[in-house]
Amino acid sequence: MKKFKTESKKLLDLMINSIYTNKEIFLRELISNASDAVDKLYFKSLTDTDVKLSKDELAIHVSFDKDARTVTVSDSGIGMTKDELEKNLGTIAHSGSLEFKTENDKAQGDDVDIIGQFGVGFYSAFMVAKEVRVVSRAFGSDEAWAWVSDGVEGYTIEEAERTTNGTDIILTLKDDTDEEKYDTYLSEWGLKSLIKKYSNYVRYPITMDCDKTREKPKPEDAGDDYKPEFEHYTECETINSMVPIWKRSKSDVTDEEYNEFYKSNFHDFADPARTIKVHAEGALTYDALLFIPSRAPFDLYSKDYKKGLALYSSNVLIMDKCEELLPDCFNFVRGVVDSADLQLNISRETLQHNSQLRAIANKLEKKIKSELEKMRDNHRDDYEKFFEQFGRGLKFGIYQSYGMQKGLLGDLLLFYSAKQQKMVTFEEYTAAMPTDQKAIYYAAGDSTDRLAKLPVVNSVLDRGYDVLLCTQDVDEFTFQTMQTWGEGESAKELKNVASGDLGLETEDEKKAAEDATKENEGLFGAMKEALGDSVTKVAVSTKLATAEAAPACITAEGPVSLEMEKILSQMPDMGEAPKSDRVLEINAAHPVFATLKAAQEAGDAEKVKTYASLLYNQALLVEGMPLEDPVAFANAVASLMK
Ligand SMILES: Nc1ncnc2c1ncn2[C@@H]1O[C@H](COP(=O)(O)OP(=O)(O)OP(=O)(O)O)[C@@H](O)[C@H]1O
Repeated sequence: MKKFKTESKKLLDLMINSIYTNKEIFLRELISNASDAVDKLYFKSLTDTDVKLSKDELAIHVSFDKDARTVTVSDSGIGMTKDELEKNLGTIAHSGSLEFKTENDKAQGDDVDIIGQFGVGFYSAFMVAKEVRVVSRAFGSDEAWAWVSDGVEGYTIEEAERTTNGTDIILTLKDDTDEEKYDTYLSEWGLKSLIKKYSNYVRYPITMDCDKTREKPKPEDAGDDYKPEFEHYTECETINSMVPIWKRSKSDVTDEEYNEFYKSNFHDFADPARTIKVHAEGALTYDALLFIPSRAPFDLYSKDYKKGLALYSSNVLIMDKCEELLPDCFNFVRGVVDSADLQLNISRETLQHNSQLRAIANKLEKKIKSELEKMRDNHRDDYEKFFEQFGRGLKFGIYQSYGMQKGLLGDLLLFYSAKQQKMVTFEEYTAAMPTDQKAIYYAAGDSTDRLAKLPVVNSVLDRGYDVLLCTQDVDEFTFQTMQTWGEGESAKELKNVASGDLGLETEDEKKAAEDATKENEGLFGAMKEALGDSVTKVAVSTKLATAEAAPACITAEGPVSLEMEKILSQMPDMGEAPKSDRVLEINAAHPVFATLKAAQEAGDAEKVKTYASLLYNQALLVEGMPLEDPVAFANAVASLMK
């Protein structure tokens, strides 16, 4: 027996136990080797006229024997001589494929796509096998050799039988343990699903003898009571689909094919809303096929959701979900990226250079954005449907990036316009603004119906200015992060109509309100005292200034708005949620104000106290805010009715 060199032994141990995190990839590695071997023979046929070969002869066959506990991967490729078996499999980290690639680099062209490069993949077989037997016959040779090893001490090479050129890799699987069941590799289903998962787009057919059932022919003398009989038979089936759909030119693929690919690969039952195909050449050549789903997966907004695109290199799956390829804000996009140029690390589970991924990710981000813009501008109904499903994530993207994504995402947002009664973009809102309007106004709350009735909203609408009615919890946070919309001089501040100073009133109006507040200092002081810490002050409103408007409203001064306070207080891990600084604004033109004044003048402190509380609670109700003491409020109303 030839022994592995000591370094090799250590390396082998490392290989089997540390490099790969996932045992099942052994099949991917063996199939990739088989594909390389077939590729090399095909290449020979292109360059050597003596080699007569038809493409149909090039195939990879996978089989298993449950009783003998073996899995076999056979190929009709170039095979290995005795020397090559020794050199390629006896030396860990010697890659015959890399040598081949280097030697034939220029001549290879598009027809050959060698996968191997590190010279270690083969040994992953020892993660699942207690013995590996490689029977190989080199092309053009009339002898076959077998290399056999248990993956611990060393290997033997002996003469063997094989009628044609090619290689059989025969794995005798390890015995099952409590943690590890190798039995899954001894089933048609188990092997088929691994082939489909990792090697579906290997360019040569991967065949398996599959178990089938069929109805036996009906005997001619069968009577009326004949019951159909069935029999088992095996049929050699091609398991992989070979040509990756993303490598086919867009004009050759129908929408149905794209949709089917999407649904079967990304487990959705609905067609995607959009399909994006990218082919890039240059410093990094790659293909990408992306899908914008038509509905959000149920777990999109949960912690368990994992974003990412499938990453292929030379048609072999490297990673199911490569996170780096997608920004968080476009986490809903599904799809694949394939590039032969990626520098993989040895386990093929990650890449050596993230800059390559970043370059692709940047390009894809732009592509996704421009596709969404196209949809927004040309197919508004589709876009609104899309936005209903995924808009929340876009808004969250701005908030989460501390506003850095404002440029990327801001113009993709839609909000309900109170004036136009439909969803509008910031662009559309500002385009429809009267020339004297200085800010973009919004109101945040539970429903657009409710918001549309708010006194503060109506006071802004009455001035001829539109108000965006925002009903998602993330809206207000997004607005606060954005602060403004637009560039340079034309940038407009985003203002919550329920915040203190909207800057809408004229200097005269402001002054009149201030004077009225001062004049009624005594009354407002008493009201403030009655309300305690619930409000920071009571003052005359500039927003509510007609007898028809509401008698009072609550606004918030400072960074925390009423709606934010409500949302924050509902968050589970929030602890003591920050509070807004509430101001009770009184409509000085409303008859209730006259009543209050009269009570104050008459020295009826009890009435002032009750009315202050009634006005405050009433304003809370209108805002959709919870009452601090609903029972006391109900009692106060009831006592007025007595
Ligand atoms: N089925 C096969 N037919 C012919 N040669 C093979 C076959 N399997 C392996 N070899 C040879 O053995 C070498 C070592 O294989 P191994 O899988 O360890 O590395 P690799 O494929 O070159 O690189 P990687 O680690 O990137 O997969 C290959 O480079 C190839 O020359």
